[in-house]
Amino acid sequence: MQEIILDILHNSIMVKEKFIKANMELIIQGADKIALCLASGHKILVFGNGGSAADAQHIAAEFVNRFRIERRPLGAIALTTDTSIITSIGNDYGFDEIFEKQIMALGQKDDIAIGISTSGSSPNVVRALKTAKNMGITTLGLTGKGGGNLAQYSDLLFSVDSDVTARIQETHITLGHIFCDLADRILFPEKFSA
Ligand SMILES: O=C(CO)[C@@H](O)[C@H](O)[C@H](O)[C@H](O)COP(=O)(O)O
Ligand SMILES: [Zn+2]
Repeated sequence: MQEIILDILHNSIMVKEKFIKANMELIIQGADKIALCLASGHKILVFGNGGSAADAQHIAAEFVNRFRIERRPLGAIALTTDTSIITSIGNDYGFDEIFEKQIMALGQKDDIAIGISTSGSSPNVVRALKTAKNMGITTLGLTGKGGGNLAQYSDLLFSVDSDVTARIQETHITLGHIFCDLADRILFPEKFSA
C-alpha cells in the first residue's frame, strides 16, 4: 500500500512539473489574457464535468471572493451550478447543450471561456467552447494528452501530458491557482510590493 501511495504522489509531482516547465510562456500568456479581460470589466465563464465541474467552481470562487490578497471581487461564473438551468436544458434539448446555451445567454465578446475536459472529448464542453469562439470570446482549453476535439476550438490549449484523469485534474487545479496568483499580481501590483 505504501508503495502505491508513494507512486501516486511521485506521478502527480512529475506530471505537474513536466507540464509547468514545458508551458511556462503559454501559462503567462493565459494569465495575461485573464488579467486583461478582468481589468476591462469582462468575465470568465468556466465549465467541465465531474471533477472538472468541481474545479470550475473552485476557480470561479477564487476570482469572485478572493485568492491570497485583499482586493475587489473579480467576475467569474461556473456554468455547473444552477440545477434548474442544467436540468431544463438537459431535459428539453440534451446534455450536450447544458454549457453551450449558458454561453449563448451570458457570454459577451472579450469574455474568456475556460473549458475543462481531461479527455478533450466531452461533447458539452466541446460544443460550448466552439460556440464561445464563434461569439468572439477568448477560449482556453484545459485538457489531457493531445487535447482531443477541444484542441481545435481553444485559442490557448493547456494539454497535460498524461492519460490518467486524476493526474490531469491535479495539474488543472494547480494551473487554476497559478492563473489566480498571476492575475492578482498583474492587476494589483501595489499589493505585492515590499
Ligand atoms: O473526477 C473524476 C475522475 O477523477 C470524474 O468525476 C470525471 O471528472 C468524470 O468522469 C468526467 O465525466 C470526465 O470527463 P472529461 O474530463 O473526459 O471531460
Ligand atoms: Zn476525480
